[in-house]
Formats: sequence, C-alpha cells, structure tokens
Amino acid sequence: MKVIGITGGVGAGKSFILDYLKNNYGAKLLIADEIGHQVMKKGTTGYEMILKAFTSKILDNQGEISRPILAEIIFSDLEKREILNKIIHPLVKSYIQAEIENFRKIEEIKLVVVEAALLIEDHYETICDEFWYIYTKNEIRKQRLKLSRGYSEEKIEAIFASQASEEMFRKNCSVVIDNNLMPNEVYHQIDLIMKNREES
Ligand SMILES: CC(C)(COP(=O)(O)OP(=O)(O)OC[C@H]1O[C@@H](n2cnc3c(N)ncnc32)[C@H](O)[C@@H]1O)[C@@H](O)C(=O)NCCC(=O)NCCS
Ligand SMILES: Nc1ncnc2c1ncn2[C@@H]1O[C@H](COP(=O)(O)OP(=O)(O)OP(=O)(O)O)[C@@H](O)[C@H]1O
Repeated sequence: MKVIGITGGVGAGKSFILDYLKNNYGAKLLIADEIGHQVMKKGTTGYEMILKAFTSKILDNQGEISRPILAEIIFSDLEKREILNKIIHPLVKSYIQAEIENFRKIEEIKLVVVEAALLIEDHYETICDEFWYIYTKNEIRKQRLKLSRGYSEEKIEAIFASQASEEMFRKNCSVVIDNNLMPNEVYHQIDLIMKNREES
C-alpha cells in the first residue's frame, strides 16, 4: 500500500485532485481539514481544550466552535495560530496514523492519499511515502476561491501569509502538479505519474 501526501496552499486544488485519485485510482482519502473539524466538535477533548485557550467568544449559537470566528483570530495572529496548532495537529495526526494502520489490514486498499496544507511543517514524512505539491499561481487561486467560496481578498491574503512559500513546498515535494491548467490537462499529468508508478 502506498501513502501519498498531497499539499499546497489554500485553493491550490488539493481536493480537486483528491477526487480524481479517488474516482480513478480507488484512493482512500484522509483530509486533514475535515478531520480537524471533527476533532473540535462539541463533546470532544479538542473542543474543551480550544474553549479553554480561546474562551467562549469563539462559540456560535449552538455552542459549537465557530469556524469563521476562529479563522479570523488565527489567520491574523501567529501566536494564536500556534496555540490552536498545538492543540489540533497532534489530534489530527494521531487520527490519520490510526486510519492508515486500519487501511493496511485491508489487502484491497493499494493507495491512500493524505491531504493537508501543513504536511511539511507537521512532519508527515514519517507517515507518507512521498509528497506531491499542487502548484497554482496566487492570482488563479484567488479567482477560484472568490468564485467557489466567496472568500474576500483580505481573508485570502491572510491565509496566504500564514502558509508555506512556493519555494518551501518545491524543496520538500518530489512531485509537482501544475494545476494552473484546464482539468483534462491536469488529469493527464496525474495519469502519466500513476502510469510511471505502475511500471517502476
Ligand atoms: C481556522 C479554521 C477553524 C477555519 O475553518 P474554515 O472552514 O474557515 O477554513 P478551512 O478549514 O477550509 O481552511 C482554509 C485554509 O486554511 C488552511 N489552514 C487551516 N488551518 C491552518 C493553519 N493552522 N495554518 C495554516 N493554514 C491553515 C486550510 O488548509 C485551508 O487551505 C480551520 O481551518 C481550523 O480548524 N484550523 C486548524 C486546524 C488545522 O490546522 N488544519 C490544517 C490542516 S492540519
Ligand atoms: N484545474 C482546475 N480548473 C478549474 N477549477 C479548478 C481547478 N482546480 C481546482 N479548481 C477549483 O478551485 C477551487 C479550489 O480548489 P480546491 O477546493 O480543490 O482547493 P484546495 O487546495 O483543496 O483548498 P483548501 O486549501 O482550502 O483545502 C474549487 O472550486 C475547485 O473546483
């Protein structure tokens, strides 16, 4: 079983590429952002820890942690982001490690893909066989994020500033996917990479 880690900045197209790997190569997916949301739901240890660190001003009307409020705090304040990261990242990583161990017991599962913006910073090389960097120019990422998620220019810039540089991603990833292109051209790149994997 191969474990590929997919990384890149916000809106680079990581989920878009994951969908393709799932639908065309039967990949099992582990998505750090989604797991991050799970491990801070009401009733979890993560929830209690975040509430203690950030106080009840981050709660919504249902008593759940409000992601927009938390995003505003952590993407404009490095210290707060580090506090949140220290709480959430170990929980996410343990969850992912346990899932991978479960997948290893199932012979039919040949490919697992882990998606996280922070694979490099959080040392996922201990879990993944290789890292892929999804490269999309900032201007294109901005356009796509505004269109698909209605993110503001300010929100996008704040998240950009909190994430690794292109240089850092390139230095640490053995495969680079150019996702500035039309979907079919991107799928073609992936097919070539997967074909090379089968042959080697
Ligand atoms: C701050 C939160 C609540 C905002 O949620 P929201 O649904 O608005 O945004 P989403 O999760 O889609 O994240 C937006 C973008 O920021 C990236 N991102 C999320 N957290 C971080 C972080 N701590 N540092 C850098 N980038 C981050 C995501 O990968 C994505 O590219 C949420 O991102 C979160 O819980 N972050 C902490 C968990 C985390 O670090 N996840 C990243 C992968 S381990
Ligand atoms: N090659 C492409 N052509 C056109 N649209 C694309 C392409 N790649 C991604 N998109 C679109 O861009 C948007 C952002 O992509 P996606 O959600 O996959 O990014 P992401 O890297 O997973 O973001 P995040 O960091 O928030 O998890 C989506 O609406 C997606 O459909």
